[in-house]
Formats: sequence, structure tokens, C-alpha cells
Amino acid sequence: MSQSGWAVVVPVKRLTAAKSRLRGALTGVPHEELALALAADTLRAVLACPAVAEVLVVTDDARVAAASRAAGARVVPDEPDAGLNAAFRHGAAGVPAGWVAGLTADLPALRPTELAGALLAAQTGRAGVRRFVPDAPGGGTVLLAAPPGVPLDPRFGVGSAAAHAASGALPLTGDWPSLRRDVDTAADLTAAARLGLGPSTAALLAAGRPVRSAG
Ligand SMILES: Nc1nc2c(ncn2[C@@H]2O[C@H](COP(=O)(O)OP(=O)(O)OP(=O)(O)O)[C@@H](O)[C@H]2O)c(=O)[nH]1
Ligand SMILES: C=C(OP(=O)(O)O)C(=O)O
Repeated sequence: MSQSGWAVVVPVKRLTAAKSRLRGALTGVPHEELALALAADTLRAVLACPAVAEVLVVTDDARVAAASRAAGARVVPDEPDAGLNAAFRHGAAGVPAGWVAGLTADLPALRPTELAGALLAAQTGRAGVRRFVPDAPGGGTVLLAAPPGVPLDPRFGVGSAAAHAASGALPLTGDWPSLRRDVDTAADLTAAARLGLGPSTAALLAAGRPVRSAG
């Protein structure tokens, strides 16, 4: 991590409720272990990104909080307890003024160099504008970035790419497959594995048995 750079806000749901569409994706692996591994691998990559000065995890989950602190992130409770966008706003209010990004915690193939490329692209070109990176299918969002003095104004959820564009944010469409590969379903997990998983998720995949292998 650099001393002057981005603050990245990463919300993580309670593991018992998180990634419900992925439940049962790995036979023999408890669901909470899989949800934790996705977040741990995401965080590992963010913390290894040279463009990132601070990582703030917003969570009410004690295991996620402990693992995040051990990895080097700061943790705040999800005080609003009012969904993903409220968690992003809460986190963005808790980081120093400067470049702020919100990132989902379900990117187990994320490579620090691809995140750095997207963050650099967000600082390039038209000034004073929020940027977002759509997910691989294109309808969702994995990263939302705001310049200093501009509120993050998150619009995550179903159809969030269109919602972010409608709110004035500009899409970033670089070649960042590991950043765009969020994992919501068993097929997404297979696709992420093809890109190369982080160590926590890779270990679970080796121990468990995917319910489907086609992407
Ligand atoms: N702190 C916090 N994080 C959230 C909340 N809702 C979603 N997230 C996190 O935001 C990221 C993206 O959310 P989703 O892809 O919708 O994940 P999810 O809600 O766990 O997944 P599903 O149950 O399958 O909809 C995941 O890393 C979640 O852990 C929330 O209310 N609070
Ligand atoms: C939260 C989002 O989506 P998903 O739950 O599909 O990952 C989003 O893309 O804004």
C-alpha cells in the first residue's frame, strides 16, 4: 500500500446471510467458509495494490472483522444496517478526504495490477466525475470511484451499471477480467477459477466439489 493514494471501502455482509445465490456451490464446504474466502481473497488483492493507501471494511461479522484486521485493513461496524449502498456511504464517510473507491467483496480472482489499472484510469481524463467498472455480464458494478470532494453516491444493486451511468458516472472499460469477475453463482465461481483464484478460495475449491463445472 502507498502512503498517498486511494481509500477503498469494502462492505461485507454477515457470513450467514452473504452470497445466498452461491449456497451449495461447493459440496462438502460450509457456505460461510466460502463467503469468507471470497472476501479474504478480494481484500488480499486490494491490500497488495500499490495505488491503495487505506482499506476500510464495513461489516458486522466478527470473523470477517478479525480476518480483515489481521490482513491489514481498518474495520468499522455496519452501523446503518440498511443494505449495501448505506454501508458504502457509511464507509466513505469514515475515510480521509481524497480519492475514494467502493469495491464489492466477491472478487476472488482479483489481481492487484488490474485494480491499479482501473484506479489509474479513474484519475485520468475528465476531472470531477465519478467512474465505475461494470461487472463481466455488464449489468452490475464491481467498482465505483469518486474524486476528492465528490460524494461516492453509490447505486449498487440490480441494474447498477445503468443506475450509475444515469447518476452521471462514466464507465471504465479497460481489460480487467479479474476485476470484473464477481462471483454470485456457481457458474461465476467456475469462471473465476479459470482466471486464477486467490489462495483462500483456491484451497476450498481443491477441498470441495463444484456442483457444476460449465461456465
Ligand atoms: N456491509 C454490508 N455489505 C453488504 C450488504 N449487502 C451486500 N454486501 C456486500 O456487498 C457485496 C456485493 O453484494 P452482493 O453481490 O449482492 O452479495 P450478497 O448480497 O452477499 O449476495 P446474494 O445473497 O447472493 O444476493 C458482497 O461482498 C456483500 O458481502 C450489506 O447490507 N452490508
Ligand atoms: C450488488 C450488485 O450486484 P450483484 O449482487 O449482482 O453482484 C451490483 O452489481 O451492483
